[in-house]
Amino acid sequence: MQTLNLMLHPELKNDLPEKIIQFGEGNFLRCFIGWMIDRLNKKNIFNGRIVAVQPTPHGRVIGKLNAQDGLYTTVLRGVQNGATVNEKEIITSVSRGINPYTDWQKVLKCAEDPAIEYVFSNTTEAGLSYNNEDKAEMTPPQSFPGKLTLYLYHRYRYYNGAADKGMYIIPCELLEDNGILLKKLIMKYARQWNLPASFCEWLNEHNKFYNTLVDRVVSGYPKDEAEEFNKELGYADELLVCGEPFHFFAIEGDDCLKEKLPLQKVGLNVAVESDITKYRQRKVRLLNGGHTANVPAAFLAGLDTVAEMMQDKTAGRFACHTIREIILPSVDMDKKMLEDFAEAVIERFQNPFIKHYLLSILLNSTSKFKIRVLPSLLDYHRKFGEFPQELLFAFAAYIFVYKPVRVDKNHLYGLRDGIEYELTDDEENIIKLDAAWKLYNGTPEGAEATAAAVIEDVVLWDADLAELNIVQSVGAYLYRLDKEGSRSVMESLL
Ligand SMILES: NC(=O)c1ccc[n+]([C@@H]2O[C@H](COP(=O)([O-])OP(=O)(O)OC[C@H]3O[C@@H](n4cnc5c(N)ncnc54)[C@H](O)[C@@H]3O)[C@@H](O)[C@H]2O)c1
Ligand SMILES: O=P(O)(O)OC[C@@H](O)[C@@H](O)[C@H](O)[C@H](O)CO
Repeated sequence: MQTLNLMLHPELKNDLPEKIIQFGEGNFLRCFIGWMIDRLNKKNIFNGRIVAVQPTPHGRVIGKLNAQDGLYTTVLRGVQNGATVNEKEIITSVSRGINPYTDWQKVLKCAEDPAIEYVFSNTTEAGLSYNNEDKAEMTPPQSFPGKLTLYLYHRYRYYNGAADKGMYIIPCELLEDNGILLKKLIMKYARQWNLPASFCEWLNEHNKFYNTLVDRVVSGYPKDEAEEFNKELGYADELLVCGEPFHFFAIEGDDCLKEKLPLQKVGLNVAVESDITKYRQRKVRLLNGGHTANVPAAFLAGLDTVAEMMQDKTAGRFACHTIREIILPSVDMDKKMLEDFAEAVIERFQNPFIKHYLLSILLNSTSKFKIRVLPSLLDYHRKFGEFPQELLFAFAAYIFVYKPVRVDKNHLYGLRDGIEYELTDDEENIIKLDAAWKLYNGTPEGAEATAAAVIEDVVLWDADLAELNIVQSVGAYLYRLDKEGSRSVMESLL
């Protein structure tokens, strides 16, 4: 089978100028930003391409991307407004990839290109952070903000701080106020590295940092179906990426960006508004919270993907009930907007074509529970004067998946039906969960001690949860999870 590249498909060649530098080359960016820019180009609107930079030394995408001349296939499958969508497309919006660890000068050369005005990124939440060991002399610094600081500093020097050479910087990491955060990190590097004050002024006055919220379920390379895809497409594509048709991109911005990057003009579901808080809140609480509140219990019940969870008589009903009846009413926002979004989320979770593995959603569950579920538990109590049993159970199910048979640094190994599974989380969190489980001796009192050790840890939750008096209830669910199993407890709550 031949590999996808321009030799195989010479008609796909284009010479559009590079206009975007993108830090990240992962599945999500390829199926979201790459796909959107491709949409614009195909309508003759933006007419520019993306240079993708690998964010860490361990990348495996850039080599493949260049071997495929920047081409890759997106497969969008699902049910939208009652109709089945199955869209396969070759994306031609990426010109090339750069490994900055071997070709840092090529990255800096992009900073000299006046046509490259946009920065996009998605380096996971972990990537949008400060690294004390980064130095201005490194080629390149380890962190993404460190790399971007040197990139912008090079542009600033090359153009002598020209006002019209600032950049539009649009990070897509799923963190609140990601644009503001990225700017702060760059400013911190500039100070730490003693870069001139005039550079900071140029950054402030002539560069725009945008806060964003991205939404599309992207399941990545379809390893179980690769053979079938190759046959159907007539080529092998190691970068093929599967996702759902639904997409939503909220950018906290102004009309200037709408005009420069007219994503809405080609029918993309994009909102450029002065405040995107409501979009973020509804997504984090209902969709991401809908995952994090339900996935541990479904996983413990023996299920493996979100679609399986939704199809399951007990877990599916429990997930819908938790989203509609517990999470939704806890959020203070326009009810109709929330209801429409909740129904859309349920339909998206039911997508039979997407294999979204519960284990991949379980990655870093501690911080996800804190940000995505805990606010619903607290707000529900504030509004209705009681804690919802479903979320107390979800708290217990999160603790229960961390019941270790062994741990190894940031990995914890649990046992389900006699088979080991692996969870990844911050090493400090793993140490705490491991220590908490050492208190469990198979009794209700032991389960309560385990629950107390987790719930009353102020550092884990950035809050003192001891005063809520939920330890007894969560401990009781923990005990029942051990003795009865997840399915039985879910059924009793329905
Ligand atoms: N897949 C989805 O459905 C989806 C949807 C919306 C948002 N996201 C977010 O996108 C992120 C990436 O998801 P993906 O599916 O593209 O995964 P992926 O594994 O395909 O890509 C991960 C990317 O992040 C980079 N990265 C990983 N750790 C890093 C670190 N410590 N510092 C810098 N860069 C780092 C990798 O090099 C790679 O470019 C996730 O954090 C997720 O929250 C994913
Ligand atoms: O990607 P994560 O690991 O941050 O969270 C898991 C899912 O909740 C997430 O991937 C959603 O499917 C996605 O955020 C939808 O836009």
